[in-house]
Amino acid sequence: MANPDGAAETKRVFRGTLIHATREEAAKVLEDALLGVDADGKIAFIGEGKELHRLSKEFAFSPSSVIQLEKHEFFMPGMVDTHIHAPQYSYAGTALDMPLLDWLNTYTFPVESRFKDQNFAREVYTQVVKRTLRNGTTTACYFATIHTDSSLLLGHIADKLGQRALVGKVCMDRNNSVKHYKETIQESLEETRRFIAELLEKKYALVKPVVTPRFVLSCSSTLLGQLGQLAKNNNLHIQSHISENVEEVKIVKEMFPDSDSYTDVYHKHNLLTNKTVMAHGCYLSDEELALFRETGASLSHCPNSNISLCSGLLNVRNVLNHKVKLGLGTDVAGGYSASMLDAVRRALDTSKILTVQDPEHVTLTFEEVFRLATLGGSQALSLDSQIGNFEVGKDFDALRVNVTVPGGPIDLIEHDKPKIILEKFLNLGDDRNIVEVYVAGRKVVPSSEKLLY
Ligand SMILES: O=c1[nH]c(=O)c2nc[nH]c2[nH]1
Ligand SMILES: [Zn+2]
Repeated sequence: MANPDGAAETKRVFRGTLIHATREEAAKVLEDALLGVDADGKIAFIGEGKELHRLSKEFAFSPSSVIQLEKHEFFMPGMVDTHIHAPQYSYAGTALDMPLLDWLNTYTFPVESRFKDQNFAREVYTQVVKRTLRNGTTTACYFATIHTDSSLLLGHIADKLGQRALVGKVCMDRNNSVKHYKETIQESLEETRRFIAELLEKKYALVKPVVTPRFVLSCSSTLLGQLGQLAKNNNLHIQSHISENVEEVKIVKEMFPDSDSYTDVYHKHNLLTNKTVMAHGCYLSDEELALFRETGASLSHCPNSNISLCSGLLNVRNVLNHKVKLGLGTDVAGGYSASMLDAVRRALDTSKILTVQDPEHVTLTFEEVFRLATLGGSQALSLDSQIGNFEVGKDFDALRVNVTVPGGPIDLIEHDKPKIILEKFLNLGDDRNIVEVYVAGRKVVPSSEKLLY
């Protein structure tokens, strides 16, 4: 099936409803659409059902090979989790009874220190990648731990199971609560360089490293500066946390009295770039948001974690008004759910709470939050030239959703329109409704992949 213009051959063609976000429309519906995926996993064409004859000639496929979606099915872009801690999946759903700094010392650091053990890491990392894929996370931006080899293992597992991922070996040279869970500056830099070099050497198509200073309180100024330089010299992604909790913000101010703000601390260490994603940002001022906008850095909104650890409420409307890139994050395990559908619901809840507090606040719509979970996330990770919505030339990262799956959580009463079906899925659906998941054209759910080490 060679293509007339020499492009990759058409591998799969689907016909049915597509729902995706564009710059102009938060949830655009295309009914009776045709979507072709080429052998490289890219979207080769998007057309209308009535163009079947012409498209089948132009893209050299047989009309009888077209895969027809069922009546209550649709394709949506895969969801992008812009902030998740893979090792913390081991205690997800527990330990939510303390504010951030106590929570880190009491639960998080002791658990993360166990990931020196690669057998433990393999077990947990396999679970978290499988679970998130099954729940529709086609791209994840992961924090691992300070352990280089276990962090490399997370990259290997994501690659094997077919998830697109940014993986960060955590850097921290300050921590007084758990004895062995910190590095010297030299170890942190050497191991980060080794992690980046070894991960890149694997030449995984979809898995890349991300420079990961944990947050200002866990890193010396020297380490922050060197990591900023390292990211700059190698044009790498950067991730960290910012302005999540009042106590944290206060301590940062005391540590850096000469900096204008928390954001300024990262900026002065070269850590705010257009490939930076910062989690939380609940307490950022308008001036700080302006600095995000100027540098092209983005925010990951993690509403479950913000509520579960009583950290704060991010005003997403204000962030969007400042034209700062923003995606959603589960922030497992400060957030108790690994599902991006939960992040969608908690983002809507948070926005509604802000409206209760201030009736002038313009509540986010479900369509806007759908955009944040897909296109917004891809923009936040600077991957929007490759993923985020259905555009010719982008990778086919997609969820086949069936809202009437037998035994599923949704009842349809009448002939609901696609927008209503999307709204029901976002508010009521779960992994039973996500009948297939594709990443770069590869069907990863259901998967026959067996993990061999
Ligand atoms: O929600 C959070 N989870 C973490 O693991 C963390 N580390 C620093 N700051 C953090 N916030
Ligand atoms: Zn986090």
